[in-house]
Amino acid sequence: METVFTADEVARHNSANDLWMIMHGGVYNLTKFLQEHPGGEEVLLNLAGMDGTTCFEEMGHTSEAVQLRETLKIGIVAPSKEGDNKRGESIPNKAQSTISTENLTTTIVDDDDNWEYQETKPEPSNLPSIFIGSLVVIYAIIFYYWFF
Ligand code: HEM
Repeated sequence: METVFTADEVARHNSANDLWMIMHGGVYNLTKFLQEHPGGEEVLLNLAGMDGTTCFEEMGHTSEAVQLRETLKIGIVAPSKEGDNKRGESIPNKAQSTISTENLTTTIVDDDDNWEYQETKPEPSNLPSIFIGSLVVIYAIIFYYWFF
């Protein structure tokens, strides 16, 4: 039987010395993991005590990361009182989820911009210079045989 925490209780563990996070309805204690996170402490601190499901998924974590996450699970979050959450999945507070999405969008959009810029950059064609070079060589051969 898993321990059930309310979202309010999770929200109280929101510092670097005591950091809990909700993901996919599970409650995870990331206090010890914080400094080991390959994605840095900042992203986890930004979502301390909140629901990090969107960020976790959109960052495209590997299955190893998911397995590691499960070793840090301490329980599940109680369904929200609104009654629109029957499967026990946590629904992030709107303001909090906006914060996480904003952080995420900034990172992703920057990467995408770079990627698109490189992708749409036209490749300079070598054909004209190869053609002109060949003509020069042909004329040079003709001149050589003509005059010598
Ligand atoms: C228990 C929770 C978490 C675990 C165990 C975890 C684990 C990892 C691991 C192992 C990596 C290296 C890449 C990989 O193997 O996927 C990683 C990268 C990363 N994680 Fe997490 N992570 C967690 C939560 C989060 C959350 C909630 C966020 C967003 C707020 C996040 C953002 C990132 C970012 C930005 C990277 C770097 C991605 C890159 O460099 O391409 N992680 N994480």
